[in-house]
Amino acid sequence: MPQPNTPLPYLIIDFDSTFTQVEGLDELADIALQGHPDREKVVGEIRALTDQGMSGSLSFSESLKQRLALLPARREHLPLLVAQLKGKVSESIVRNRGFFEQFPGRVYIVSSGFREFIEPVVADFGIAADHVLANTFTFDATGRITGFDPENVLSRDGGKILQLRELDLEGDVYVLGDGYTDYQIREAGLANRFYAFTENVSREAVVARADEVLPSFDEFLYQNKLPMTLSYPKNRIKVLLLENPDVRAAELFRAEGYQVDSVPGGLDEEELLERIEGVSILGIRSKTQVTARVLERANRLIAVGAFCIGTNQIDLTEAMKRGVAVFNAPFSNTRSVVELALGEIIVLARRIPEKNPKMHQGEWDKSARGSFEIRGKKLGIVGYGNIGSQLSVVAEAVGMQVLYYDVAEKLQLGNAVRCRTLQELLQQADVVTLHVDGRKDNTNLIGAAELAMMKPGALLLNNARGHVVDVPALAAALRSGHLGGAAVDVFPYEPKTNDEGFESELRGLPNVLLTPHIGGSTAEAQRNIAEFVPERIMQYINTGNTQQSVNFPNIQLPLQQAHRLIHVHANVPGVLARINNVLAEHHVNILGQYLKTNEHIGYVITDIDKEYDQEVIQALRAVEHTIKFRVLY
Ligand SMILES: NC(=O)C1=CN([C@@H]2O[C@H](COP(=O)(O)OP(=O)(O)OC[C@H]3O[C@@H](n4cnc5c(N)ncnc54)[C@H](O)[C@@H]3O)[C@@H](O)[C@H]2O)C=CC1
Ligand SMILES: O=C(O)CCC(=O)C(=O)O
Repeated sequence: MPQPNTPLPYLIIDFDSTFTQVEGLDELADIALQGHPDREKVVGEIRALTDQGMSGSLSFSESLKQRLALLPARREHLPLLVAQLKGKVSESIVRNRGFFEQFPGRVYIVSSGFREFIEPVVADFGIAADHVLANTFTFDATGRITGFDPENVLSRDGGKILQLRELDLEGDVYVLGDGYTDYQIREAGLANRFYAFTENVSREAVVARADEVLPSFDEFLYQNKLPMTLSYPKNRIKVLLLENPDVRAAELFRAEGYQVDSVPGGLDEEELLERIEGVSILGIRSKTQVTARVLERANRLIAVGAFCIGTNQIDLTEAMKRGVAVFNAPFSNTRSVVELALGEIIVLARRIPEKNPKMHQGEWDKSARGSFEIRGKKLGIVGYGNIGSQLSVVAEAVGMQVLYYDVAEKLQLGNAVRCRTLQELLQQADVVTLHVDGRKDNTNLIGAAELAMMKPGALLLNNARGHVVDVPALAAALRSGHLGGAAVDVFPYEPKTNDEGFESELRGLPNVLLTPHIGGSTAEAQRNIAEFVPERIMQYINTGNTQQSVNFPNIQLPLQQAHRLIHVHANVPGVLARINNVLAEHHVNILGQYLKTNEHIGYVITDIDKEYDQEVIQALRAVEHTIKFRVLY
């Protein structure tokens, strides 16, 4: 690891809820009360006392005394507790184990907890017993914990202050902790700075008094320019989520340590321009337009997540040229659209859109006129991609004959018959369903001429994109009675939020089923998407893996013991050679390297074998044609 530029201050680190994610005594209570009839009640009382002691509302010694009195703990519980705590060390501390191993002499664990469980946990990080200052238990002859050693200064009120006085450290002293007793060290003038550590718990009274708030230990290392495992603290990564993706997405990003902001509904270009600065990850669905202007303003954008299939709302090329990777969920809502389409075919074939409102108005219109079974009818699928081909299988299962047309060569499933032209399909199908992608060329793919080619009484479904159908032409074909009905889920203009009204020429037409772009809006699909997209983005940020990115060259380099650099550059000759020259000039050995290019950019992941210093980083950033350069770890 590179050495810090300035002498390292002494770090006084609290143990419970700081070094570890939990309070040691709470965990001990859990273990000791296994099988106890009042377990939950007693554990709850102990937790409440811990909290009161930590926030300063109960004196520390009183809180400790009362907690130990409630605790039927024994010596033999301690090994179990230690094993449990070793698995609950704070994630950012674990991540930066190397820092502790490198500077054990500058770190003291000062805790009102107990040496018996602290010492073995921190020893794994190279922190010696004489740098652990903590209470000690007292036991009776049978091994039951009876209390604490009253001679230990840490058992008293203001114990940490007394302990720091005894330590009498020379030089700068920084305190990191989550409790009031940690802040008191700074208040007593025994530390230069107090950092409220909030990775596990955030107490208002403590945060209010802190010099700095640390959502992670990475943040401390970053602020103080100290060696760290990550190149950038995750808590500095800002996520902006629009259009209400499932809550799971925010949960996953937060669990990763990112800051998450959500805006219900979509934002128009001007609104997005105002919000995009400083955002590292933008999450959208189908409505938000990510334009070249937005991307130009997006000064920290690393990735865009489309929480849907379609990505036509994003300027993919501009994003690529600016080194912004775009990910979507290419099959998380496929089945939901297929089920909707199948339902729509049946519903239209039975003229339900007409009958249902009549019933609600008290009109009984029992008639078979214009209604038919779908068995044996011809379903024409335009766009035989993920949705189209899955619908093909399901439609055959209910007895339909499937025809399909796709501009690309596609595997023919079951008994589906390929049409060579769109015209061939339109002329034969009883039901035409559109599942093409939203590329610009597909604008008005179905216009007046195509509608005229369809069989009289045929049905049309559009669950793809609004611009694919010429809506006035469709409305005319329905009004004239040439088409027997239509189901439309997507529109050239869609309201930004549920508060905006919906306008369309299709409103009020006979046997027309209109739905508010809900093809993928099922609990299952939304949950799948909210897991799929964040996972891809976090993988990209953490490992550089771009598999399934829709605009970046797809690369996956296996993880190895190395430092990883990623470099996005304009695809011109010689950039890789220049990167490697810089590494060679700095005597950095390459352990693995993978470059892939597309027509605009080159993306290269390089694993190197040794510590990098700022000079190498600056030199790599300065390589001509660099678009983005990141050190991952
Ligand atoms: N209504 C909704 O809520 C949802 C709508 N969608 C939309 O459904 C559409 C299809 O999605 P997927 O099947 O996942 O996409 P996909 O990319 O797997 O399939 C699209 C297929 O359309 C073909 N295609 C493109 N233009 C064509 C043309 N002019 N003529 C014939 N074939 C053409 C492509 O070659 C491809 O095989 C997309 O537009 C997507 O945005 C997707 C999910 C939900
Ligand atoms: O659910 C959404 O917002 C959009 C669904 C969609 O159209 C898609 O996945 O492409």
